[in-house]
Amino acid sequence: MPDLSKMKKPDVKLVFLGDMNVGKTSLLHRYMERKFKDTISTVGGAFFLKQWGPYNISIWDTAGREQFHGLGSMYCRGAAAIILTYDVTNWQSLVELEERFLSLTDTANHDCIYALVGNKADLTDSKAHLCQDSDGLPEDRTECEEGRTETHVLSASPTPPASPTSLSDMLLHKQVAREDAVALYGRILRYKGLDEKSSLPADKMCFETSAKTGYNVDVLFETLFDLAVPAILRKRQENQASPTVDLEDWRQVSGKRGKSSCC
Ligand SMILES: Nc1nc2c(ncn2[C@@H]2O[C@H](COP(=O)(O)OP(=O)(O)OP(=O)(O)O)[C@@H](O)[C@H]2O)c(=O)[nH]1
Ligand SMILES: [Mg+2]
Repeated sequence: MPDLSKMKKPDVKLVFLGDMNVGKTSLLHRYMERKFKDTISTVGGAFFLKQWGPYNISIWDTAGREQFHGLGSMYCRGAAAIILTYDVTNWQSLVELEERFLSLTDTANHDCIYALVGNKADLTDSKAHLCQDSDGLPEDRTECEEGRTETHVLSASPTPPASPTSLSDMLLHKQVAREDAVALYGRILRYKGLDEKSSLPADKMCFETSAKTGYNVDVLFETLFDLAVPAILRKRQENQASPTVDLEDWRQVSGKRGKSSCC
C-alpha cells in the first residue's frame, strides 16, 4: 500500500485534447523528458506531475482515438487549462477540435483557460529555421528535411476533387494557417460564452510548436503554468474557507508515486 501522505497533491489540472497523431504525447515527452522519442497511440489517458515553484501541476495526456472519445469529458472535469492540439499539416485535425473535442470541455472549470496548439511546425515549408531543439542547438537536419517533403499544401484555388476520397485526402494534408487557428480561438470563446475583450488574446493563446525540434514547447508549458497560478490561489482560498476532501484530486494521485502514470 503506497504511503499517501508522501504524495504530492496536484493544485491544478491541465488537459491536452486533440485528434490522434497530432503529437500530444510527444509534446509532453519533449517538455518533461527533454526528448523526442517514439510513441505509441495513447490508450485512455496518462498524467504527469510538474512542480512549478511552490505549486504542483498535473498535466493530462488523453487518447485522440475515436474509441476513447467518451472519456474526454471525464478528464476535462475541473480542468484549469485545456490545450486543444492540432497538426499544422492536417487541416482535418483542426476541424475535429471544433466538431468533436470542444463539447468535451463543458465539464472544465468556469474560469478554464483555452490554448490552441498547432504542433509539427517543423513540417511546414516556411519554418526551415525552426529545426533546432529547445536548447537552441541544431537538431538532425536530415530528419527535419525528410519530414518536410511529406507535407502537401493546397493551392489557393485547388482543382476540384475527382471524388469524395480525394477531397478528404486534400483536407488531411492541407496546412493550417495561423489565422485559421486564431479564428477558431474566437469561436471557442463564443462557444464558452466568453467576451473576447476580457479574455486572454488569441495572440497569446495560439501557439505553433514542434515536439520534434522543441520549438516553442517550453514557452507553451510555462505560459500555461503562469496563467494557472491565479486558479491555484483561488482554489487554496476556497479550501481554506471550507476545507473538504477533493476526491477528484485524491483519485489522481492515489496509488501513483512516480512522475507519470496511466489510467
Ligand atoms: N515531424 C514531427 N512529428 C511529430 C511531432 N510530434 C509528434 N510527431 C509524430 O507524430 C506521431 C504521433 O505522435 P503522438 O505524440 O503519439 O500523437 P498523439 O497526439 O499523442 O496521438 P494519440 O495518442 O493517438 O492521441 C508520431 O509518429 C510522432 O513521432 C512533431 O512536432 N514533428
Ligand atoms: Mg498520445
